[in-house]
Amino acid sequence: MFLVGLTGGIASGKSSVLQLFQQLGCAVIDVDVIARHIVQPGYPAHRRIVEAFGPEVLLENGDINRKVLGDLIFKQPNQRQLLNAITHPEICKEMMKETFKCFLQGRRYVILDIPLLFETRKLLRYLKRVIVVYCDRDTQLVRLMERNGLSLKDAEARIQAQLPLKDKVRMANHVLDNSGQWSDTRRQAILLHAQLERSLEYLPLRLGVLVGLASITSFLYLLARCLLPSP
Ligand SMILES: Nc1ncnc2c1ncn2[C@@H]1O[C@H](COP(=O)(O)OP(=O)(O)OP(=O)(O)O)[C@@H](O)[C@H]1O
Repeated sequence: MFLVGLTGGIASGKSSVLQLFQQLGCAVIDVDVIARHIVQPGYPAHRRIVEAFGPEVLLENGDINRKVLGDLIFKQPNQRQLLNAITHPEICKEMMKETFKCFLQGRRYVILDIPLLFETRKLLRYLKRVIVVYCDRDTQLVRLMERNGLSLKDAEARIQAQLPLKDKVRMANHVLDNSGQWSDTRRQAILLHAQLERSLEYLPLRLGVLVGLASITSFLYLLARCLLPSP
């Protein structure tokens, strides 16, 4: 199995493309879903967020108010570091669990949706390929304003806070251009899925695990023969 990172810019279409890969039968791990999961009431990250940021980041039902927390860390970068220090280790643990499950299912490749992959660079070394979901800046602005109900100024500020999408495109192995009609993006994704399925890059890990298991079994067999009395 090999890991493929999926990234892009804010509102460039990552979640939509991830859903599409899922519909095509591909194994996907959505970091956003994991990030929401680990901050639910009762989880260690939830308790630590309330300790660090105060009860004002809570909704009435005890859930984290993502909007309030999002605005807070957007305005104060040092608070963002604190939040990352709380959530990243928990997210990594969950991602490892999910990846291992995919390996046991015999998947050839898994797509991990990592919005800030190039900004944080932490997971880059584990990825064999990186897909960037691109869309031109004007389209990105319009989609962001419509989806989040933002003014032009606020939408521009959010785009500005990330690495330019053009730089991410340069670092990608594969680019899906989502500037146009959805049907066009879908066609590109189907071709890419077929290409990744055909790739033999899943073999080294699978063979490595099989050789490892065979070695352990042979060792246990020899050990048993030495220790058990012969008939
Ligand atoms: N090809 C397309 N044509 C029209 N609308 C689109 C297209 N692709 C995505 N959208 C819309 O653009 C918006 C942003 O898409 P999406 O939520 O998938 O982006 P994202 O990259 O996951 O965003 P974020 O990183 O902010 O979560 C959504 O409202 C989505 O429905």
